[in-house]
Amino acid sequence: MTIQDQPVQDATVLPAPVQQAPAHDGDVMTVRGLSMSYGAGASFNPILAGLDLDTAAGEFVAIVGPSGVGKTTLLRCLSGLIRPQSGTITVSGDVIDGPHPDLAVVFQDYSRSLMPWMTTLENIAFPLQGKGMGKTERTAAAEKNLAAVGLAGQGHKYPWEMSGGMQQRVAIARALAYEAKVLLMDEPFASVDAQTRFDLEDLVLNLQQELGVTILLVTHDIDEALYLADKVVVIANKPASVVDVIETGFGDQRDQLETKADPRFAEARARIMHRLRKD
Ligand SMILES: Nc1ncnc2c1ncn2[C@@H]1O[C@H](COP(=O)(O)OP(=O)(O)OP(=O)(O)O)[C@@H](O)[C@H]1O
Repeated sequence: MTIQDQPVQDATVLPAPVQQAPAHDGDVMTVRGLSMSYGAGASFNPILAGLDLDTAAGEFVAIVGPSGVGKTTLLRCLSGLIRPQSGTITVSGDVIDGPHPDLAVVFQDYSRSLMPWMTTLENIAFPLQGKGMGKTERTAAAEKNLAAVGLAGQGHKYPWEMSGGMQQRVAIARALAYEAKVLLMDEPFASVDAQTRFDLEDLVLNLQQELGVTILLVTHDIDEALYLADKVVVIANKPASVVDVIETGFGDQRDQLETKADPRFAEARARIMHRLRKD
């Protein structure tokens, strides 16, 4: 389910967790004791309870968990689109209680997040109006980021004239152009074919390493999480919380074949699968 699909509902308050870890220096985003549920009374549905998460500046964090565990719900809370019942989310030291200029979101469904009546360049430039940038500056930023995702000179095309992979590149360029400190990505590669998915993964990995942007990616794909992230956070149970955190340690030079053939990759995958089976 994508973020924009979901209507916000009222919910009952869950108790705050007893213990909360202190935030660390250098964290750009911290989550403490996050609890979120949908519905009330007979339809009360607790999703997240007492969830803590730390994301350091420049870190690539992947959040994995079984289908329906609450990954998208977590991302909606982090992006300020819904307010949790309890707990605190901070970005750059600010408590999140709505959309924040340091956050940009890339959704799975590019066909719904790009505006079909605008050209690619206009789609990327549009949100920059909110930053008070003039037209020339907006267009220059859009062109620069279109080139960064490998689509230089394609700005005149409409989204519907492009393949799914190209459209998702445009959505990524739009998020980058916004120069948010933290990019929140909800299953961004789930709607494209396998080869395009690998290409987009490598593109995002390279951009992240070049630009030093902090990324929080939600995915149900364990291999994708291990390949891309510095840190994989496993969430499980109902209501869900963090059950494991794995520092991947594969370094900057990753390769779709070699990294995935590394024995440490198989070991980490087995650990996550075991965690998910157990919980
Ligand atoms: N707006 C909503 N109102 C009521 N229930 C909701 C809403 N959004 C999600 N849910 C429920 O919350 C639970 C968690 O959904 P969520 O989409 O966050 O899980 P997910 O881990 O992202 O799932 P998937 O991997 O299948 O996309 C599900 O049971 C879902 O039906």
